[in-house]
Amino acid sequence: MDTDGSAHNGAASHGPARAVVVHPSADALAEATGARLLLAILDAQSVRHPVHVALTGGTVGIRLLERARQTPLADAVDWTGVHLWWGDERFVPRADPERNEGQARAALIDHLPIPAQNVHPMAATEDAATAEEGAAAYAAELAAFGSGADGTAGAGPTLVFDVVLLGMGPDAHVASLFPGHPALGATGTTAVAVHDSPKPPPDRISLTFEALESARQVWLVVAGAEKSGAVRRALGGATDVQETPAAVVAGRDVTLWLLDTAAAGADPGLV
Ligand SMILES: O=C1O[C@H](COP(=O)(O)O)[C@@H](O)[C@H](O)[C@H]1O
Repeated sequence: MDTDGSAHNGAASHGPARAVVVHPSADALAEATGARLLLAILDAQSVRHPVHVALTGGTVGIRLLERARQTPLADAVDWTGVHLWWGDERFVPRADPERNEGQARAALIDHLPIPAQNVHPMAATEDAATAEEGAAAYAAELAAFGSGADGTAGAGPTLVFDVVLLGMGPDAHVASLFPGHPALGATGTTAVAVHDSPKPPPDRISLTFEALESARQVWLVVAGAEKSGAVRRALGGATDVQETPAAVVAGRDVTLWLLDTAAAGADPGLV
């Protein structure tokens, strides 16, 4: 694994389509994105099986799952054909309320008719001695569901997510890829251990940019005025991954920025 930060320095590579959608409030953002997620899964199920989605933690990331649960569209999805993954996780005991997994289970997953083997949490401290061991196990699990260059299932390291959901911090971090952190430069792997995270808890596991960008669609779901500066930088053409990680993450087909008005700030191009 290379951690020299070279993978995303230089020009930002956006997917073929980048769109920004601004919602009037954080609640409206969560409600619309919950419905959007279910529709995206339904659309994908009409052409592919199975469908792979990476979830995010964070305030709006969990709220949108609660909203998804409340829409009748949730009953239209064939959950036996959906696999749920995570973009990042806190490396803490499984029962720790900070775990993205536990929050997502309570908000949505525990209420779905989804087979247990379709849910792919990252390691908790009960499962792995170190975050490195947990990251390696997650990379192996992703590879088992991936396709090789010839498209043969299970033949290679790349799992193509249908949708990756990402929150963003006020510092422009996505997943657990923080500005200036060595994990930003991780290449040749799909999951990386993160230590000394500037946001507690310090030990985490994150998908790498390589894994995130294997997605057909990447959605950045962002609410709150405290994030408007990072949004402005990311959408204003920032290219330095070390300063603005969110600026460089992109889906293969679509990159969607889903904002509330507070996160969009006063940018006349957005509101
Ligand atoms: O640390 C994290 O933070 C971000 C954003 O969280 P928020 O509460 O500010 O919305 C989240 O996307 C990420 O999954 C999480 O681990």
